[in-house]
Amino acid sequence: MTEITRQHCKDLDAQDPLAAMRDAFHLPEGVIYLDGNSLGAQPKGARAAFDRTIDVEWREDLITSWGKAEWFTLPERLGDRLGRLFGAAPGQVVVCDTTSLNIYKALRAAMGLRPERRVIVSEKASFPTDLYMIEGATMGSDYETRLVEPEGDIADLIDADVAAVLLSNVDYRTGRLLDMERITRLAHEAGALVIWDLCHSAGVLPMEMDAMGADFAVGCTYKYLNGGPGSPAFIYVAERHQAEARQPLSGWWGHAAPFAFEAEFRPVEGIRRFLCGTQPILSMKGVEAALDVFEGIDMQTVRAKSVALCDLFIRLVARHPGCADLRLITPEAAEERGSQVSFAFDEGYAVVRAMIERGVIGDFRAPNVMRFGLAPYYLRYEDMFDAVEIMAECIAARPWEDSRFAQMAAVT
Ligand SMILES: Cc1ncc(COP(=O)(O)O)c(C=O)c1O
Ligand SMILES: Nc1ccccc1C(=O)C[C@H](N)C(=O)O
Repeated sequence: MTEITRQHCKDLDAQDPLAAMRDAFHLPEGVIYLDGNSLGAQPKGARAAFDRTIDVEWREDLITSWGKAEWFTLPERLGDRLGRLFGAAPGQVVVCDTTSLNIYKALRAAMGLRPERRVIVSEKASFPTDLYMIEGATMGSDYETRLVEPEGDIADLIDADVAAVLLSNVDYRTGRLLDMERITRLAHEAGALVIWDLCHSAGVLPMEMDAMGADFAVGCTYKYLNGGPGSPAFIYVAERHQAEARQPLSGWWGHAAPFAFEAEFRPVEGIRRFLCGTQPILSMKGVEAALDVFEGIDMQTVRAKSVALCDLFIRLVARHPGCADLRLITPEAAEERGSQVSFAFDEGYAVVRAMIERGVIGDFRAPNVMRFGLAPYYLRYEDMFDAVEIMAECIAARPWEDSRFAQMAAVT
């Protein structure tokens, strides 16, 4: 195997068309941040956006800002900008609530569009909140949930009884990427609707939701979109479903005339019917600042760098004798993975903790997964080289024998 040198990595950085994007982020000195799939780095524009909202819009303009600063329309204005990143034409996305809540809304809307069907299909390995929300959305009813096993084919579970299929296109543990077009087509052939959870792909993977004929999608904005801790999520509802689709969290922000204060709920036309109540404007401003960074950025260029970073990381680990005990669980083929690289290693938790102490921040997912989310906007090829060197040094130090790492933290 040919040697990959640090200089080779630096040469790649020198030719990187996205190199300037790194300047749009605060990156702490001495840190290599490989956890962009849990909480993205802070865009430099975030502080100015928050300051403006606090110092002017809130402090000076008070309630008038709902109109003057257009707070009221922020969910759909941000939604339209976000939609561009995954191939959704304007009028189909709102930024609001949490992914979990939006899953609930989408599920119930899909169930309502297929009232004669009683089956929800998902994956056993789904991020648990997706499964928990299916439980909640079907609570007290006669719905059946069919879960595909990790090695199974979702196609085998989809038939004429299925109302909705809820899937993450990128698996949060392994990074495996599903064939969204194929699954959407199969579901549609069976008359079912699909809800895509884009938490691990929005902002990093080029997608064509409209062209694919997608029905619903949800996702968060705090990972690869860099909106900040707990920044609001989003929901996409294809325009063709909007008139018929009803969601059960029928709060006044989804009403046709919220300031008429009518006693009965009448959903507004369009995507705003997927709103519930007043949105967290300060948090939304973090999303706005984050979307500014993506202005003029081509998602294909983002994907090309994401693939190259992941390839390099995988190759560096594979050739390093100090990493020989790690088992790659992310697909090696670029077209089968998102923007992360994961390894199974029984002592992975202690290694991840030791790496964090050395400034290389990844995370750990039970039972034994060391996970590295590679955000192409602020990571360099050089960082891949240094991270793998530090990882090998950490493994060599046998941190699992260190009592400091014996207890698992509340958030891993
Ligand atoms: C695939 C997936 N879905 C949903 C969530 C949870 O979303 P929220 O906490 O915003 O409800 C996450 C991560 O937090 C996730 O990775
Ligand atoms: N929202 C969080 C809050 C605290 C810690 C992690 C998260 C994550 O988002 C985890 C992520 N969903 C994951 O794929 O593991």
